[in-house]
Parts: sequence; structure tokens; C-alpha cells
Amino acid sequence: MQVLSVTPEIFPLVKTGGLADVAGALPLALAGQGVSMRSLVPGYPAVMAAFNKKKPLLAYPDLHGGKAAVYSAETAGLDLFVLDAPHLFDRVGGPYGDATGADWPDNWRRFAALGVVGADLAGGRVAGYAPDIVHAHDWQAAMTLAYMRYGRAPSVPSVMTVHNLAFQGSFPASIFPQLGLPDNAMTLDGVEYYGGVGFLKAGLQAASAITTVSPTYAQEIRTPAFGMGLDGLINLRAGDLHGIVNGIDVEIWNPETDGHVAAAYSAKTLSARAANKRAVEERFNLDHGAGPIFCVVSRLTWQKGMDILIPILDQIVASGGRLAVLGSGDQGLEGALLAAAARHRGRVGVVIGYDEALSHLMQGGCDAILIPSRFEPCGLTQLYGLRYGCVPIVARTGGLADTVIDANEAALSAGVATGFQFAPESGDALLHAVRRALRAYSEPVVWQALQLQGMKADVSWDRSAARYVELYNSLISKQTVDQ
Ligand SMILES: Nc1ncnc2c1ncn2[C@@H]1O[C@H](COP(=O)(O)OP(=O)(O)O[C@H]2O[C@H](CO)[C@@H](O)[C@H](O)[C@H]2O)[C@@H](O)[C@H]1O
Repeated sequence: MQVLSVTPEIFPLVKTGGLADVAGALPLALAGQGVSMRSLVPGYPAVMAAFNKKKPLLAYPDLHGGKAAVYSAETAGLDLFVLDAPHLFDRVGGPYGDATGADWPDNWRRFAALGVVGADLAGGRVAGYAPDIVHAHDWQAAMTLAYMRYGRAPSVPSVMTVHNLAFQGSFPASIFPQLGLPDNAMTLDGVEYYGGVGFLKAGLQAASAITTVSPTYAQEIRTPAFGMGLDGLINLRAGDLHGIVNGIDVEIWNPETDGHVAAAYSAKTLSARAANKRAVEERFNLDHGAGPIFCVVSRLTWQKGMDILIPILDQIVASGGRLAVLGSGDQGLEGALLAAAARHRGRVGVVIGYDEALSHLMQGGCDAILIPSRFEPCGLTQLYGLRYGCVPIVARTGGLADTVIDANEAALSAGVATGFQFAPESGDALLHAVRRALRAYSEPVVWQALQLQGMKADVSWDRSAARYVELYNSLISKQTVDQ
């Protein structure tokens, strides 16, 4: 089976968050299950630098305002189609905005162009390539499905995956005439969204099936509280909605072979984590000590609940905790965390920025990872934590609820607990969970049992990749019956 994945990010070439990890790991996992997935990605500078251009597979004299071409590339075990469109993607800054974080004003044009090309590939414009399924990730790839539906490949089945409903790609109605879609696309069951154009909305409407990245989030987005304005549409399509929990790349995230940690270790040699803890203390200027180090590796945003954590930092420190934070995002939150580090020298350390290697060291050396998200479609850092014996303390929401087993009395006595959950989303509830963790940490047998149970959890892609294969197969058979 051939699947075309359309994605705005892919690890290890370009990553701003968890979507990149999934887009990079899923093709490798599917290969083991007989599915060949090729990924269409924008030709950002980091992508263009990763391969040598040969003959283009497709050329566009004018794609949304400039010349563009599609190249085939193989890198890091991934089969790529790269959309080389310098006027859209050759820019200094991030994939979606400039160095100050401001969105590129022409994002609609950039990702509409990605959609046009995705739909052309779906429709067989490259000789010898005809995918059985198209799989689009988030709003940036969603227009692929709209362009397919309105002419370029109406009969190819498709999957729209929502990694985060908070990002929808909503634009004013004035862009519609430039999208090159027929007039009848600007309707309620097309691309129209609250009077404007909604890219994610268009994809949700056009997809044969919708998936999101955990069963609990799949239920949550059907409610007004989590649906972010799309719950009505999602409910209408509930029969085509699936929650498939993310896995992680267990080769890249493997404490036994990880080159980013000071000392590699396994479940049998957990005591070797001590060297990593030392290294974390050094990096974050934390006092050496016997107590636990809690960590945060996150975008610093409202979604991630950082404003729930910050007001209780003083109490966490007073209770004997130390804290190492790696993240970037909202400037107010960054400032508040830096202020906490200044107040609690040696107890709280903060690194503002994005540092993949340091994130590995933290999972390998910290005792617990705090994830107080307000909503979390799946979450990956708790999965890395499980694999590395860095016990997750998580809000009971979305994929966090689905992947961490709370250390309540029943779970502890059955030996199945892997972390701590808290609800509701409040400082008090989080502090209570941190205190439960501190108590557990003071009993080494209990703590080690939590670590070992987490390390045993199957966080690989095996089961979830099989679920995607099942879904792809069902869509292909349905298509055959319908025709
Ligand atoms: N400062 C930093 N330095 C280094 N690494 C950092 C970092 N900040 C974050 N990361 C890394 O970025 C990734 C974040 O992934 P998450 O799944 O936690 O959230 P995100 O909201 O980006 O993803 C969205 O998509 C994913 C994928 O489906 C869903 O799991 C999630 O719930 C949804 O919100 C992890 O690999 C993490 O280690």
C-alpha cells in the first residue's frame, strides 16, 4: 500500500513540536507493516540543505506567485517529496513565522500551495506514483484534501489527523478567489468557516476519515469546552472519527543507546541515572542534593498550563522539590519562570530556548516530569518520561489520561502504576500531585517500582501503526465498494 503523507514538519529536518516527531516516526513504523509512506514537505532551508537537487518530478511555472518544483529526496530513512518554492519557503525564521515569532502574513498562500501540490501528487501527476491513501496533518496540510475533493483527486480516500485543534488556519473570505477553487466550495459544507475560509475545517469536511491522537481527546473535541468552534462539525462526522494514540520512536528515544545522556542505562542499571542527574544539576545550576528534580520540557503556553504551575513553584521548593525547566514561548511566562529561578537559586533552574539534546538529558536524569496541560491531544513528553524512568505527573486530560496510570492505592498494590494524574486544572490539584510524588520518592522501593513499570509500558508505534493500517485498509475497501 502506498500512502502520501502531507506534513508541514518532519523530524529530524524541521520541528517546532510533537507533530514533527509523529510525521517522522510514522513512516518508519508503517514500513514494518508493509505500508510505504512518502511525505510531502515544504522546502524550508533546512529541508533543501538535506539533499542534492536532481531532476524535478514536477514543475510549476507559477505556484501562488513564483516558480516551484517538486523533488524526490531520501534522508534519515524517510522518502520525501520536497516542494521547492523559494518565494514561499526560503526564509530566515521558523516554519510559520519570522524570528520574532510573528506569523508570516502569507501563511494562507504558503499552505494553500502545499495543498495544491499534495492534491496533484494524489491525482497521479507524477508518472508512476499513485497513492492509495492521502494522510494530511493539521491545518497546514488540510487544503490538500479540499483540492482533491474539488477536482484534483476526488476518488482517492483520505485521512485528516488533528494534532491540535487550537490551530485552525482561519483566514478572511477575501483570500477565497485566489485559492483557485470552484465557487461552490465557499459553502458551509466546503471551506467556508464563520464567514471566512477555514483550512482545517475544509480538511475535516473533505476527509474520508478524521483521526486525532488519543481516544480521550477524540471524545473531548466533540464538546464545546474542547471543540474550539468545530465541535458541531466533528459531531456530525462522529462516525468517521478515530482516536489513535501516538507512539514514539523507541530507537531515537532509547536510554540504553542515547548519545545525549551522560550515562546510558537500562531498567537493570537504573542507578546509572545518577550521573545524568548530576549533569542536569550542572546544566541548570542546581544544588547537588538528595531530593528529587522535577522537570518541564515544553512550549511555554496557556495550553501547557504553565500559568497553573508558576504560582505554586514556591511551595514546590518549600516542600523539598527542585525544578529544571526547558522551554520557550509566551514572554510573560518566560519572565515569570526566570524570576522564580532568581528567587530560588540552586533550587530552580530555567533554560529558555529549544534544545533537543538537553531534552534527552533531562528525561534521562530528572526524577519526574510535570505536564499540567489544560488540554493535550496526546502529549509525547510523558511517553519519553515513561521510557526513561522519569515519572510523569500529568493533568487528567486527553492523551495524558490515556497513557499514564495514576499511582492510587489500587494501582500501586496491583503493581501497574506509572505516574500521577491530577484534576481539576488548578494549582492546588497540581501541588497535591507533586506532594504525592514527593512522598512516593521518599520510599525508594515504591519509586523504583513506578519507574520500572513505566519503562515496561509499550510506548512504541507498533500497536498504533497497526491501527492506522487497519483504518487505511477499511477506507480503501469502502472506496472499492462505493465505486
Ligand atoms: N524547549 C524545548 N526543547 C526541546 N524539545 C522541546 C522543547 N519544547 C518542546 N519540545 C519537544 O517538542 C515535542 C512536544 O510534543 P508534545 O506532544 O508534547 O506537544 P505539541 O503541543 O508540540 O504537539 C501537538 O501534537 C502532538 C503530536 O500529535 C501531540 O502529542 C500534542 O498533544 C499536541 O499538542 C516533544 O518532542 C518535546 O520533547
